[in-house]
Amino acid sequence: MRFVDGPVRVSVPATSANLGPGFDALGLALDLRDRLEAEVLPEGRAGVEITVEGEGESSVPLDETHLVVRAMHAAFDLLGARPAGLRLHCRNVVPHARGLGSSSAAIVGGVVLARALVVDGVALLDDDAVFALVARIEGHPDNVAPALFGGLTISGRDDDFWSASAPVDPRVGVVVLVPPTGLSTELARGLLPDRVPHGDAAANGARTALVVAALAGQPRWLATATRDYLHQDYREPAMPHSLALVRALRADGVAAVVSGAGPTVLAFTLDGPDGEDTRSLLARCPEGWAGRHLAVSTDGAVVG
Ligand SMILES: Nc1ncnc2c1ncn2[C@@H]1O[C@H](COP(=O)(O)OP(=O)(O)OP(=O)(O)O)[C@@H](O)[C@H]1O
Ligand SMILES: N[C@@H](CCO)C(=O)O
Repeated sequence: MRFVDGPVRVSVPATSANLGPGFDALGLALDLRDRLEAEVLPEGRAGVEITVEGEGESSVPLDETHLVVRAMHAAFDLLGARPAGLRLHCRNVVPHARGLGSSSAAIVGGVVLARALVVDGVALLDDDAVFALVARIEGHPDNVAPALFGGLTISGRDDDFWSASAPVDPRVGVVVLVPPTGLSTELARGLLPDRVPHGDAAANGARTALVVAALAGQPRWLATATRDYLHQDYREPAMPHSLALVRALRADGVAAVVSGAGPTVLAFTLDGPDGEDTRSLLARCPEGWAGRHLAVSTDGAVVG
């Protein structure tokens, strides 16, 4: 195995998981990208040299425990060898611990970077192998799948993780309303019950299928489709303001959900960044929160 000379660059999209009822299954890539650059250090220079600008610059570790580096090392181990020395530069815009897939972007970015640093890396580690690795590192597949493949993905796990892509009507975009403080996915998952009523599971099953049909070209169903019975209400104690906002928007007929494990609120919109619906959703952004329109990203992780 040989490493390429010089730096390689990868960009990876933010993602929103669940989309209401599709807990741990549905994921959508959004047009907001972390940009990573890495190179193998020349012989004689060992260890990792990490610089971070933007999100996480004052909080993420700058050693081998950095999530991107951990993912790179996992990929190098599969590919055959770790380089002695690595330089990594991260320009991060995906907010951390807000439900917009920052950890998946870091993991997918790291694995795809490592593969790009190896001569013939794609032949040694194809996209299916990358997906298996990133899903294993993240522990659930719903964010890593769209971060890797782009667009809308439906993912799950039997013995192995699997993921299928589904079409998205080009009119569909989202408004995200991002609170100033985060919530770790681990904490939000700890609030979920071991068992749920059969009726709730059945209601969610129908709506998960309806989300896929609505996003594919029947957006009039989005508000009905995005109602969730399996996770959002259970998580209310950790994000009461987000749940209150989701309920208020839904009462007005808006297809609003908690994005991922929260606390960001996501609402679907069809009229683009400057449309009236988008403007009225942005006007509902609470003080101190950050609101923005994002297009769906048809691309996942991109090298170059
Ligand atoms: N680019 C990054 N570089 C290094 N560490 C990161 C990066 N992005 C995320 N992390 C780590 O992952 C944590 C956030 O992961 P977490 O799973 O809690 O939330 P999320 O991925 O932003 O949201 P969600 O999974 O709900 O979409 C951060 O606090 C940080 O420790
Ligand atoms: N499906 C996951 C997404 C966040 O990583 C959850 O809701 O916990």
